[in-house]
Amino acid sequence: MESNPVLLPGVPQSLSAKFEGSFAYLTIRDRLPTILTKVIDTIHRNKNKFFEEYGEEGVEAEKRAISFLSKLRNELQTDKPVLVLEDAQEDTEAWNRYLQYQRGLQGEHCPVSWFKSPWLYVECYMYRRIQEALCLNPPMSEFDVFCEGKTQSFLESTAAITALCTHLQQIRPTLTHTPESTLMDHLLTLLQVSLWGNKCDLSISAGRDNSQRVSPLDSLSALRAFVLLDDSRQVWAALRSGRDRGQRSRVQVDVVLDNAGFELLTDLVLADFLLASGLANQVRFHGKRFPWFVSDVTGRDFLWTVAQAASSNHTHLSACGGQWRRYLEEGAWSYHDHAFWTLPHEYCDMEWAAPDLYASLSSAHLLLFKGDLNYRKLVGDRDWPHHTPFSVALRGFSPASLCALRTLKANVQVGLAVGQGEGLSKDTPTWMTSGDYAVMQFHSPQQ
Ligand SMILES: O=P(O)(O)OC[C@H]1O[C@](O)(CO)[C@@H](O)[C@@H]1O
Ligand SMILES: [Mn+2]
Repeated sequence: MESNPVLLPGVPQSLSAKFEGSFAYLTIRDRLPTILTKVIDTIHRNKNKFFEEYGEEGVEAEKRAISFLSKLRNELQTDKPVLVLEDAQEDTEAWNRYLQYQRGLQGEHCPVSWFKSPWLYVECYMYRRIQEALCLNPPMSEFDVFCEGKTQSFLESTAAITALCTHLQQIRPTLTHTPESTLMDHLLTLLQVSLWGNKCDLSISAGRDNSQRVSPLDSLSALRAFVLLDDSRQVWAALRSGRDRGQRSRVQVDVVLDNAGFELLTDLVLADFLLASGLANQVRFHGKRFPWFVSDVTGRDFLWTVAQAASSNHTHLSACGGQWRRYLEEGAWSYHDHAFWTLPHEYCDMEWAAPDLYASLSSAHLLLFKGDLNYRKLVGDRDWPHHTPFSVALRGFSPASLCALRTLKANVQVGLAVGQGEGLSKDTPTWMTSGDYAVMQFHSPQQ
């Protein structure tokens, strides 16, 4: 007999591969094994590098990691129970406690297995197990299995990146004396660029090339119709009220980053604009502590991207890169990577699971959450009716005013008008998973 997970009243169940044919099911059946196969292949292709750096010990580590990951892929494909982590990292205990919690939810008759558990949990768990494979084989623990793809995604987007930096350099000198309405237009433009930058993740394409080749600025008007919710003027209002008070206090914007490559560039340009225009005087970026969801930004990606821009031959790109370096040196920009971002929690858990992070986010004037996974965590990756208010789906997560900038790549979406989601499902059945639609969804603690 299968027991049902415990549900809080009014909270819908988690998306899961147990719903055969669902996007979660297809992701776990098809996309995740493909990602694991690519990871195995990448490690194998780097065999010589491990040998050169660590001799026989490196080769042995490579073999053990490959065997670990092949076993992991088999566990996934045969729907085996999820195993406890056996490495000794700072988050190992938290992951194992979370597994206990899932066991409690599933009940003793239903194992916590790949196809029967919440999709959000098992998908995060796969990336943590990849990390375990490396941590258990020390010469490899710093190896980023997704580095090549992230680097390639940046390099293949060069034309789009230079177009964007040229735009910023052109408007930069005007920003201190430009009329309010023009400043707002610039902000709305760069928010849209950052939004659509999220189309370029490498998880949805299971690692296949997904870079931006044309100038993002030229496509914005054609993309307008695909923005289902546009709260960007509320972002403007929040920043303006901050700036008015900022004459006496600090206006801090936190960007919870998603993907490296083109998307990160769009975020850096937006953050640069916020400082150059005086709309903010501090930006804090939040990234991941270890490689995550194929293309997510780690500290190394962040610094590499800034350095890459600074050393470019292109005048405007190198000017931007130089400016970003100065922001980092002066502390106007900073990078943070709390362990919570690579745990499987819904963000409504943050206040008790990572009270220090919650308190730190509360000091921000505005939080920007980039991407699909952040959205899934914000609303708990649950089967909400589409007209559920965003504030309800956040379930108490409200450290500061926040805006989610997300292209839709998972079948969860809240905050739509009654009937809107159903209408879209009728006309365009893949609207929630194709990455063609997007939202800029705002919430303030006062709401
Ligand atoms: O980089 P993002 O925008 O968080 O997207 C991650 C992707 O990975 C997925 O988890 C699918 O594997 C989807 O949620 C999403 O398509
Ligand atoms: Mn991502």
